[in-house]
Amino acid sequence: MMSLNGSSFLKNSISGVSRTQSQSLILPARRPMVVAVVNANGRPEGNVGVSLDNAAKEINAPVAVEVAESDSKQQTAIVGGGVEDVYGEDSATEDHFITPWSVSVASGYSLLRDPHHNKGLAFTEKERDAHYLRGLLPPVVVNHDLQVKKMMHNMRQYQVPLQRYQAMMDLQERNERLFYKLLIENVEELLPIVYTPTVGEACQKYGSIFKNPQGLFISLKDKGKILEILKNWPQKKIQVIVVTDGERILGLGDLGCQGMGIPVGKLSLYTALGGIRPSACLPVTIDVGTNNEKMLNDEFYIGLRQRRASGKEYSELMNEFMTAVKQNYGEKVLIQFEDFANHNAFDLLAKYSTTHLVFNDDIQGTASVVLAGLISALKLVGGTLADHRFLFLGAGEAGTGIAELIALEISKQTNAPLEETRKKVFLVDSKGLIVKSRLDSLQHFKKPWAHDHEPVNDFLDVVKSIRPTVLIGSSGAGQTFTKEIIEAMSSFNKKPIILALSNPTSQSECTAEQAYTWSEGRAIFASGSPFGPVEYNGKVYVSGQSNNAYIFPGFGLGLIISGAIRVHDDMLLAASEALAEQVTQEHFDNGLIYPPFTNIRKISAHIAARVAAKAYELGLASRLPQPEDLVAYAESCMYSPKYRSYR
Ligand SMILES: O=C([O-])CC(=O)C(=O)O
Ligand SMILES: [Mg+2]
Repeated sequence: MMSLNGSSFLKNSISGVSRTQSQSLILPARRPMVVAVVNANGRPEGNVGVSLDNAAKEINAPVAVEVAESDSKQQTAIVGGGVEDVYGEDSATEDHFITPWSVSVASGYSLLRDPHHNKGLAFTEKERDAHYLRGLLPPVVVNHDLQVKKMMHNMRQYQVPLQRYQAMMDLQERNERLFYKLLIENVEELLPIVYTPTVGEACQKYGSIFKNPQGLFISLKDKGKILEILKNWPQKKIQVIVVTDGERILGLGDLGCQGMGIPVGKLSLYTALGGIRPSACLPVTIDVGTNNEKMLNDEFYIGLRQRRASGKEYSELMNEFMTAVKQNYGEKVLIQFEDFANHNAFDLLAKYSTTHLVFNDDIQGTASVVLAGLISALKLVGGTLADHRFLFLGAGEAGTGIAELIALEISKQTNAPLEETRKKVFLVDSKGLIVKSRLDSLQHFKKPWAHDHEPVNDFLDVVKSIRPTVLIGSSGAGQTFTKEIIEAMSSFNKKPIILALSNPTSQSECTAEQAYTWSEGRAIFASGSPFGPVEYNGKVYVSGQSNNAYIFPGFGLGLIISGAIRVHDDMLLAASEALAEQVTQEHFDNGLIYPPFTNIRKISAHIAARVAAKAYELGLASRLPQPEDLVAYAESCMYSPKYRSYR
């Protein structure tokens, strides 16, 4: 297929006759006309060097849309002028099979059933006339704001969070712009519904509540066909993919194919919190089986009913996926790994970080959000990061990821080598404190944390021996910060910093109430899943949510607006600093180390700007020249859920 590439595009098409393998021209060409080749969704294909409207203005011509054929069997090839022939249409010959993509203007009943364009009762009188909607809607015309008000009113009628989740998913499938307006304007209230913790329960019950697929399912059965599967997705211009294999869904363990709720939830935050267009987001679940007996025996389970593939079979499928993604969407699509088990997460990140734009949210996103919380907590407890001692319960993706970023930041601040700064950080796993004598039996990602110390098994003994100023829970196991642990922390710290990161709420190391009560109101507390305000001794304590949702939407936006081709650790540090800067004195006065989510789009724009600036500084940005005001630019790039007017 031809792409809309500036002047060559105009030359080829101004006479109304295109040189592509077109099916037909939709509008009769009386005067010169701009013809665009569009995909199945009516969006221009390829690298749009000149917008359709601008091209039309240039030659004072109307715009027509031409439907191109595509060949799903062809491999990407370079055709004349260096234009990528992504779908192999140009190189197709008569003996190739062609997928006849078609495009049509939605109207009438199908318009009401199209979530991207449906406005429900907000269709104007004029639109109802022009688009064959008369009689299909009751007479009243309401505005977007009233629709939001009504939806929130309805939502609040449901007492059970999972019912609210289902109502939100139904809305997303009915009216996308209303869904996002609702979410953006009520983010504090709705985040715990479309995201953690409710999304965890939704995944556990996904088989029963599943209605419409909201992402791509790629299973072992699809080996050799992944490129074709990507082409089945209706949207062609993808900028962010969140992919899971469902093996470690939050702290809930292996939920197999039902982990799909996580990429769907994360991507709805990419749009609501980070402003990435919904059509540019692709949720993917790789199904290699599950070792969860409950799922395997559940008659409503939606995935492959077999035990997990591993080794060569696993890595070959992942490799086919990673290759197909780059082939289909190019170099600059961001692939976010989410909720993979430790044994795959580190390897996948290491393997693909040199060839793809990849980001592991559980390792890197969590690290960045925690570092931001610590930077701002210093304003409350004093000292520099180097003055503190950090102890982790849990030495998996989150634990070691955060530990490494802390050590990196201290190293940057003090010029001390990383090997030295790591010594301020101790980790505990299921076998006790990670120490030198355990080195040989440790998984590779734990080895840097094996310090000179006698072995200690009991966690309380570790706490008493290390005497940390900062205690971080990242093991996925709930209720592990007991009264004795918090009391010990409070006995040698005036203001102990306690982060209970495991999700969802049931897996939290302790509740906000326990942290404040057991520390007699002295803890600086934040948690991965949200807790409401707590009253202790007549004072109200509001805790923060130390969740990667603060980071990944803005981080991804920063990568996209700069056209970054690789993720670099310095971008994570930049994101942490940007987030920490958003905490005001008023927040500190309330004991908060994170800003509220209410202003998250503004926060995301700041994070995006800093990440983009770092990408430019490191020479990893491909969008040139660099915009002068990156914050303003990030804001201007954000998706707005406002309704558009239809002619
Ligand atoms: O999803 C969340 O709330 C945070 C996260 O990445 C996880 O717990 O795996
Ligand atoms: Mg996660």
